[in-house]
Amino acid sequence: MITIVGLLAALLDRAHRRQLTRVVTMFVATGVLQGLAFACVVPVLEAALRQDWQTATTWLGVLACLFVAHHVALTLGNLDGYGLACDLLDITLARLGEHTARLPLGWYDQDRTGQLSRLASKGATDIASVPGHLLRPLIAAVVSPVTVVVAMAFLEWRLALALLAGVAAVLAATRLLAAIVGRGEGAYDAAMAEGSARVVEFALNQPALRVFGRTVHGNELVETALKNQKRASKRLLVTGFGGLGIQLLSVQALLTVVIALAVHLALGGTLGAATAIGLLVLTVRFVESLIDYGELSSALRIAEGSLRRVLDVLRVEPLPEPVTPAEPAHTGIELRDVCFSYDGTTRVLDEISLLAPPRSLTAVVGPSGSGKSTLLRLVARFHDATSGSVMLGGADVRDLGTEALMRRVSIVFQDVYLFEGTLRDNVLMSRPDASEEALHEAARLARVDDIVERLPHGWQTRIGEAGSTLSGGEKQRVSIARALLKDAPVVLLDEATAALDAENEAAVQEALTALAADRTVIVIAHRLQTVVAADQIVVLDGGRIVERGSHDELVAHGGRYLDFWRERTQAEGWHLLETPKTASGRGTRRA
Ligand SMILES: Nc1ncnc2c1ncn2[C@@H]1O[C@H](COP(=O)(O)OP(=O)(O)OP(=O)(O)O)[C@@H](O)[C@H]1O
Repeated sequence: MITIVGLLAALLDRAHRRQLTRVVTMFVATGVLQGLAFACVVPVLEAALRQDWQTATTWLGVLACLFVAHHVALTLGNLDGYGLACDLLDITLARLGEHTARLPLGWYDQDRTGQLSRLASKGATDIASVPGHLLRPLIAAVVSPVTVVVAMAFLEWRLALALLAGVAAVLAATRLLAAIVGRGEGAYDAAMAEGSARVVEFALNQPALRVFGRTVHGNELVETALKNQKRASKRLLVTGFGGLGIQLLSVQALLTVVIALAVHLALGGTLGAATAIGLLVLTVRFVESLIDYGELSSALRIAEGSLRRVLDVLRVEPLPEPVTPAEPAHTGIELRDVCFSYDGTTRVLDEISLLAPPRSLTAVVGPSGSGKSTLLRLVARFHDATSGSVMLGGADVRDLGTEALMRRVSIVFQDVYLFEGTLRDNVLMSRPDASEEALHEAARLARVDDIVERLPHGWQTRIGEAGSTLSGGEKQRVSIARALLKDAPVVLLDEATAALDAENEAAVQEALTALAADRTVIVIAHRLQTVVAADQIVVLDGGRIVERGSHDELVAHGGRYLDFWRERTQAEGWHLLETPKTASGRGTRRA
């Protein structure tokens, strides 16, 4: 419990930390007052049985004062606790939002995005439940019995000692069980995450799976994941109930021992009947607190897990931003001796030096895994280079600052993200204040106007989740329209590898040509039209530049590029009549 208060404090600002301290103080006071009130039962009973009404009334007065004080502390603690819970929900979301907005884009892989969405929904609620619902009963469950034991030590030290020994045994059992159940919870979480991932994957890949006759019954991955999920959930139920049962049993055993001891002392004459009854009331209260603690500890573990995960995200270092951002002198890109590693050991890019002059087209080709996407990501500062420098207009991208860099760079990647909304909103996303003329011009150049005509409600058509009502080529055209509308001088482009129908292919090519005009373009090229139109081609292999030059030079050289060229020529059914120099790509298809 001390751990969770410490973790909460790490999430809060100074004012809310003070509020947390107040809440904890009030709840501790509540627990002490409650324990003292229970302890008062003993002298009240003793006096009543002696028929000493004056002493009994005095103790009843003390009891009444304790109840009032307890009620006041409880009300103040609850009010502050609920207030803190509401703020905590906002604070968690705001801190996650502010921090993740400053994290390198490379941090956002699929797992992290999923984790973030879970933290922002269920995780934030779990955390808010700590001051809202958990702290009060948990603190009471610890502080009240401690007070009872201390009070009992003054009244009957042997019973106090028995309770103390018993509580140590029960707490040890609770810790052990928490560790076992915690492992089960971890396995259950992992199985649930795996199960959801496999089902989503299964749903998204339906077309391919059906073509190969894979229904849900023939899909081992989904079946195994669901079976594992069921098994983990059963195991958790069994260990959870088993654990709770053992805990209740140990608490009942403690109660029995204390009752037996109290009866033994009473029969032996060392303990008066009234004191014995009073002490048994205290023991029952004590035991109830232990049971409460056991029942709440699972919710506490869940909240603690969420809190730790939020703090882990907040500990990820954002990319450093310059105090005074530099101004790029032009729109050329240069990489100087750039090395990069994702894991700190394996070099994915190795001593890359590359110059892409302003308004030039640089095509990057190379086998899968050679580092093409990583190179583009470094230019867009998804990550910082491990060594060497990436420059835009003569200024290191680290000195430009992320915002200034993003203003100057448009990115068109293969996995186009279209959000739930109208087609118009999706294109305007890159420049929400764009004029109607600018929007229509971008749409015309990217051939999005054809899509607008085809769709039932034109611009206002809602394109489904992840753009599911658009084809692959259409999605890329929307992405190109966004880039055109943004009108940034640098374009980073990952051409779609997926085969497009002839009409879409021509439309995408036209759109790309419009986008490349007058801009500095670095493109991961998959199409022959693009490579022949490039001012320079860079061939990557194993993170190194193994060849560079124009199309003619590289074909004449007869190395890796020639292999790439032959392979693509066969795939696209091309033969080369001329080697033109513009981005329009004038290789000719064989009739
Ligand atoms: N986020 C990441 N974390 C760790 N390793 C990564 C990450 N992204 C890529 N890699 C690794 O870096 C290497 C280069 O990957 P990259 O995606 O840049 O290659 P690529 O040439 O673009 O490949 P492809 O053509 O298949 O997209 C690969 O070995 C890949 O496994």
